[in-house]
Amino acid sequence: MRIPFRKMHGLGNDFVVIDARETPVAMTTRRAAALADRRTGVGCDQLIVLEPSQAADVRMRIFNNDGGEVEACGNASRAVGLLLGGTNSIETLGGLIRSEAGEDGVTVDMGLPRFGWQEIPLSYAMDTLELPLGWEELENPVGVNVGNPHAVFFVPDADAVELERLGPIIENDAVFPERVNVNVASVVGPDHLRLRVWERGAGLTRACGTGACATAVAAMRRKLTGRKVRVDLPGGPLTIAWPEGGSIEMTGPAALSFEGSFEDADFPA
Ligand SMILES: N[C@H](CCC[C@H](N)C(=O)O)C(=O)O
Repeated sequence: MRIPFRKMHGLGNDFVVIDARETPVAMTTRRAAALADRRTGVGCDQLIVLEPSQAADVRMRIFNNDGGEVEACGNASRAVGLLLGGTNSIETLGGLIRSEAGEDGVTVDMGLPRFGWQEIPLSYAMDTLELPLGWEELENPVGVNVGNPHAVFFVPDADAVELERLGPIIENDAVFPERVNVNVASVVGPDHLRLRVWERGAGLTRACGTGACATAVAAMRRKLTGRKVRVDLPGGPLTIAWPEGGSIEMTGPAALSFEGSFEDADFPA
């Protein structure tokens, strides 16, 4: 039996989206990793499975390239928002989010950021506004959870950091019991950031929506920017707004690349 999918992306962060709302599709770490594998599978940064939800218009399950199921994916939330059209509530492991498809892209209410050390989470109590940690030139990040865990490092030049070498070291450090997404950012202007991300379970990606949210919130907490910022990622810009005490709002593009299908038996669950 063939299972249809849509290949989509948000600023080059790409997804295989399976709509399992009508017909259930079994998904396991093994099957997700095989489908996400660019050498032998369809290939993507994250695999997205849409399922019926009791709490929202749709349930969005997110599997990283390594097959691990995670709580949030900002770029995929916009892709699903585009797919569904209009305004939708989306249930994720990281909480309930809301998408609104508009003329100039898709806006997603990503919910409230969390800053408690156990909410990041971290292995022991620390000041999450300036973690007393360092890996070579990457020091004292901000810890923030935007559904998923992020460490945000502010550096003079994000492009000069050897993120492909330092990223996996930090991602897998025991201080992050659920591993972590590693963000390296520079302040370009009063409301303008440059960001590169080593993603937990996916590595270097062209863009990371939750990374842009985490980095914008971290910059605002450190009073480096105003409450609405442009975040330039390698794949393009996102706009992030975070009103005092409110939820994070992310706006940016999403696109359908092509439609395809895979043979169920070729990817055992
Ligand atoms: N690697 C992330 C999930 C995908 C995040 C990224 N693709 C985004 O757009 O937010 C994690 O393990 O939490």
